[in-house]
Amino acid sequence: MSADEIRDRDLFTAEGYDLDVETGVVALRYALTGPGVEPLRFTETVTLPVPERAPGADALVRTHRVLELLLIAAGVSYYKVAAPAAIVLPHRLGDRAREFAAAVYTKGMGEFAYRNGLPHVLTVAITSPDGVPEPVPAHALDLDLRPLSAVGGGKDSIVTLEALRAAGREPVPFSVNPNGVIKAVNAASGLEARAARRKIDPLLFEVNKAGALNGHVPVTAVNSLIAVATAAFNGLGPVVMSNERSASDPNLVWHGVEINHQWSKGVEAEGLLRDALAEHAGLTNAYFSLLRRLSELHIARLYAETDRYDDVVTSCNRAFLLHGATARWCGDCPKCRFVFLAMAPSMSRDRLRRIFGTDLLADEAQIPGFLELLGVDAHKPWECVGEVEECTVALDLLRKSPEWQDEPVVKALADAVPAAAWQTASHSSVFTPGGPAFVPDSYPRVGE
Ligand SMILES: CC(=O)N[C@H]1[C@@H](OP(=O)(O)OP(=O)(O)OC[C@H]2O[C@@H](n3ccc(=O)[nH]c3=O)[C@H](O)[C@@H]2O)O[C@H](CO)[C@@H](O)[C@@H]1O[C@H](C)C(=O)N[C@@H](C)C(=O)N[C@@H](CCC(=O)O)C(=O)O
Ligand SMILES: Nc1ncnc2c1ncn2[C@@H]1O[C@H](COP(=O)(O)OP(=O)(O)OP(=O)(O)O)[C@@H](O)[C@H]1O
Repeated sequence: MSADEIRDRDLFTAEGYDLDVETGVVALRYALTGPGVEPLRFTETVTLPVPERAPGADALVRTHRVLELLLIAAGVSYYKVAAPAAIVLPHRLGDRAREFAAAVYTKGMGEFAYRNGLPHVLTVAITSPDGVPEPVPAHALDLDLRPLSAVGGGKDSIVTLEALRAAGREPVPFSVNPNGVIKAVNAASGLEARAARRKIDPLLFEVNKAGALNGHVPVTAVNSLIAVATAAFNGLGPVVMSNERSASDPNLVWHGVEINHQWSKGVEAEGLLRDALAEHAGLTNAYFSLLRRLSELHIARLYAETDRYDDVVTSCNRAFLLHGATARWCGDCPKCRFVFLAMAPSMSRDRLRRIFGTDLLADEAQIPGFLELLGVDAHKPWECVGEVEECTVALDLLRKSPEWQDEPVVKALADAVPAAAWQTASHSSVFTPGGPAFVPDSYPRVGE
């Protein structure tokens, strides 16, 4: 099939899902169709960890409702193959769930739309059956149940895990498709972890090779709903994420819409998902980010308080590729540069070199990449990196630090930063928690 033939489909349908309660296997079914062309059908398989005792009827009803939301979110991977202007969903939805669905396919797919030049994605029409779903009785989650702490292998989820442990919350580390990095982080924590498996339909990789549309998807929305489904199915407490303040900042504005690589990590997505869970599954307080009010620089400082994870912590996205992943930090991408810069003011240079296996601020080839982070060149990279202000504050600390100030790369970067930026950095509140958050009162206020 040629690239044009693949794209010749004008409707995306989320057809439905099946849950096998015995095995925890969920099959999520989708189709891309169009007049006169063969449908393209996809099935994604998610395997939830199974509880020791079969879930009660109430837990099962809520699990199903969460899976209805997961069916919506996980559809983005297949929708993007042809990115048609219309989407059909199979379940009745209330206002909040509809709002969540619309946001996932428009704002969540904003980077995909921008980079592929497809503005219609920003206003894609989504329909669902008329009427509202049968109400599910509201269930304020028992916040004393053990929380599921989402672990991605990077510094942020480590800070959350340790903050929950210190608060006596006995977190259960949870990951979707844990790779070697995540398994090593879990082992270093000494906590018994749970995992879900997610298998993308192999047909997606085939159509990718044939030239299907491709691009970024709001993967945190997918992982989050798998985590909430796991918690509901297993009778666990809230899902605790580690999404930071700067995740809510857009990269740019296009057609009047904020385009944010990290949209599904942002506070808007968190609020929409919480509302959808409350309305559609009757679950309140089932999902929040513990680090929401903190900057990345602040989180890096909290990370530095323990060296327990130094041999395993890895934030580089290349270590999480489905095919051809690096073992740890690649040492040459925006995420590696950003985390190196963010950690540098909070720990010794030797320790930083041990964590990364290299010294990025001793390598002149890294200067253009650091300048991008510092806002001297181009817009914020399409990666999970912090704000320009955070990078400038980090550099300001380094140019005044005896350990770093004579380093030629640090000097070159400091010379390139405009004077006005230092002014902003001197008044910066990056180490002061701020902004909205949904952390329940009984949970710790990390860094505050
Ligand atoms: C690891 C990574 O960054 N992958 C992005 C990359 O994918 P690539 O083609 O280079 O390789 P694979 O990850 O192995 O994926 C192969 C193809 O599979 C499809 N796919 C994968 C995962 C998925 O959930 N849905 C999919 O459709 C896709 O067609 C892949 O080509 O580039 C892709 C295209 O731009 C990105 O979609 C891949 O991003 C992954 C979904 C991913 O897990 N990325 C996270 C590391 C990530 O970006 N996290 C964000 C969180 C932002 C958010 O809003 O959730 C962050 O760290 O900022
Ligand atoms: N495979 C996964 N399974 C479950 N949750 C995940 C997974 N990958 C990432 N997450 C969670 O999604 C959120 C965003 O991930 P992200 O990669 O930004 O965080 P991180 O790995 O903790 O830290 P860092 O920013 O240093 O990479 C975090 O709350 C993280 O715990």
